[in-house]
Amino acid sequence: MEKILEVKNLSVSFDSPKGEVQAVRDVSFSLKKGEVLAIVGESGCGKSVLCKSIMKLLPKSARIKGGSILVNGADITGYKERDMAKIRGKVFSMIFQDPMTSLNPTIKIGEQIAEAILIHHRKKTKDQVYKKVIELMELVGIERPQERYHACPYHFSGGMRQRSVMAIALASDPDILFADEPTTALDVTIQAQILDLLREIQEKLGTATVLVSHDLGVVARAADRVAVMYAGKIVEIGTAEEIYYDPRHPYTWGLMQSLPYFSRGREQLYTIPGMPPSLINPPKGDAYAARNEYALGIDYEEMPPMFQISDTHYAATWLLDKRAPRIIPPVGGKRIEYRSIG
Ligand SMILES: Nc1ncnc2c1ncn2[C@@H]1O[C@H](COP(=O)(O)OP(=O)(O)OP(=O)(O)O)[C@@H](O)[C@H]1O
Repeated sequence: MEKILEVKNLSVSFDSPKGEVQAVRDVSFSLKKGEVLAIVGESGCGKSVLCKSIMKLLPKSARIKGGSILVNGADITGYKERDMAKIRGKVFSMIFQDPMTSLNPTIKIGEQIAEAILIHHRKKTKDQVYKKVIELMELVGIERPQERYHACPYHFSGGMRQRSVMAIALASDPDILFADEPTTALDVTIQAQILDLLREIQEKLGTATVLVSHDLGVVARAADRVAVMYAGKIVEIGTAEEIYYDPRHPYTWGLMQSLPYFSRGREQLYTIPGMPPSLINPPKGDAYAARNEYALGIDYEEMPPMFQISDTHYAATWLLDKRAPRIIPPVGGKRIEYRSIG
């Protein structure tokens, strides 16, 4: 499948009074046309900064320190705001956690969607715009669109607002949709509906989607592939099946164990002990070592490379080195036998 986005060795830092915050560290991944890639990890691991650096929506204190961003094969890494403004709407669109940040509560929803259409399709006639508004409202599952056109978001439920935001995000016919925690503010049933909708849209329109979440469980129903981020780095990436049935990084195991499903029958939900490290002077070696019950001596000394497990599955953990001891992972469908040092 054709690559629509390719991020190579991207590093992004912030200047702060306490020092350089290394928010994104040497991240590489690609996104294919029409696929849903989930980026998962605890709060502060760099998911939002990664997405914002691709769309060039970072504050002034941020700098791209290295690496490149290619969109449809064109290198946009050095693009200034003027160049970005030309492509941003056409290529990228986004949905955020709180729909009310993107909606005006007191303007008719139909008018807000129409406005978004007109920004990108200036030559459309009034009738064409109205027709597209209704199509978009139908696409995102807003029933009785002709009637709802005249309703204001403050009358809407949370799920309905998020559907409206999606209609606005899709108004520009973007190639890539970024959805940053789009369901966090919603209750569980509505969460599921919105994720199913994301999947449906991707299937109908072929829009490639980057779905950001702190919850590995939430993205399971929508993602084709999953990238797990920790302390500014992608530590594991693979197809959804590989990540859920054959996870290899101890951090992914920790995230899996934290899911309610794995704590069934126990009194308390599992939580990964400790906290992610500061991204000002992150630890040398594997940043997860201090929280990792399977850490090896080398984890404190040297950063693990990305080990390849299959054509699509990679993980950065010394446990995949051929000299690592044999352990049995706490989660995953497959029993993995690591060879011992011998
Ligand atoms: N404007 C900023 N100035 C300095 N540091 C920042 C700024 N924005 C983000 N950071 C830092 O960059 C790191 C990554 O933050 P980011 O928001 O990308 O994390 P995240 O994984 O998206 O978390 P969350 O789920 O809480 O949004 C954090 O350590 C954060 O404190």
